[in-house]
Amino acid sequence: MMKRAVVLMNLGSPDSTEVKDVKCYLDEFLMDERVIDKPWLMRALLVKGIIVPFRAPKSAEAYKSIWTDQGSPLIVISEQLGKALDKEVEEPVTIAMRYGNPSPKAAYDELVQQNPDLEEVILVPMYPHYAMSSYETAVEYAKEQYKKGGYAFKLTTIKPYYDNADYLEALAESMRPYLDKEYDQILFSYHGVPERHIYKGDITGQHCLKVPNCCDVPSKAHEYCYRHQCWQTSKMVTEMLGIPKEKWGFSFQSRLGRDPWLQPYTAMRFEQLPKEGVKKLLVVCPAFVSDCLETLEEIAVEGKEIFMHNGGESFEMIPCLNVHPLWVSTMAKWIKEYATGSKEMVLS
Ligand SMILES: C=CC1=C(C)c2cc3[nH]c(cc4nc(cc5[nH]c(cc1n2)c(C)c5CCC(=O)O)C(CCC(=O)O)=C4C)c(C)c3C=C
Ligand SMILES: [Fe+2]
Ligand SMILES: [Fe+2]
Repeated sequence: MMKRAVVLMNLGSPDSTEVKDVKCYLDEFLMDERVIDKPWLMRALLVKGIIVPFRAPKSAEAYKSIWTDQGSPLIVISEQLGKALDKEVEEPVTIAMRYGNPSPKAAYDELVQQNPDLEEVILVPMYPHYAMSSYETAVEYAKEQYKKGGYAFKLTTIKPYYDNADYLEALAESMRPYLDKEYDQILFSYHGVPERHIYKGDITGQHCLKVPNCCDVPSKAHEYCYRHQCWQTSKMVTEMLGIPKEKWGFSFQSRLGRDPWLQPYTAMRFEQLPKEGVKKLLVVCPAFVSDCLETLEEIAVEGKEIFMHNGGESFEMIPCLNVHPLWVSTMAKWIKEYATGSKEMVLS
């Protein structure tokens, strides 16, 4: 049998909540040309001269409010997921981050040290949807470090799984207990991206955000369209759960800067919903599979405050898949299927 290992690939967190570590993390994150896609000089002036100095102290405070004794929730949950999966599959499992630590190189070196005859690493991105600033940057960075390291093993990547039946069933199962309680609406809030990223990713050059109802009109562009993929996840999971159209909404969070991002903006919906009669709100954030700053602080704390302040009566955030047993067994199933010859989940 082939000697394989698994790397769970996430975006990463600062090393600590100290402003200097947050600055270093934000600098690495925002100097990534797949995140801020401006010419280098303009990006450097914007990031190093304006965004990082102003944002770092605020972000550090936000991180302090969610930090655990073991560290950042995103890293801690990724580690827990790695350990849980490790128990379910024969292959050793470890984690790697796009920004900060542990790097893909550290993950590869650890795996090769454990098994110098390693033949293949299966990279599992912790992002179900294809976005230049999440899935693509994480995968391309892992590939770059793989090539630089001259490793003897083969690197294989799991493709975006936003419409995969097993993933959707795990997401639906994680949501079910929350749907038993009374609620007026469930809002699907996805991490936003600039509209420019959607135009750039449109391989047809004439579909995304150009054709009316673009995300529902079949197109080759959808293979790389983040908005279409988020829309599909919401549509498919609400169908599975029997949630009628009028009981769910769709929005995008975490906008940074003044450029137009995908709309509607989540923060704006939190202000408007109570005025539209939605007083009891559930929120789910499927762009992330592990809870992080953007869910635990931006949605569960800041978002709740906005909603309640504007007349809301109850607000509950459904946790991300994290270490849900069905999510762990779903990932284990994908690994086992691949190891026994199925190519369905694999990209390259
Ligand atoms: C132009 C800015 C950004 C784009 C585009 C962007 C896309 C994007 N991000 C995620 C997932 C995460 N982002 C996280 C934090 C975060 N994101 C940005 C900016 C952009 N993200 C910043 C500046 C930060 C840092 C925190 C802050 O100051 O707000 C995180 C959380 C990490 C953590 O440590 O908990 C995640 C996860 C996706 C999925 C995405 C595009 C689809
Ligand atoms: Fe982000
Ligand atoms: Fe679209």
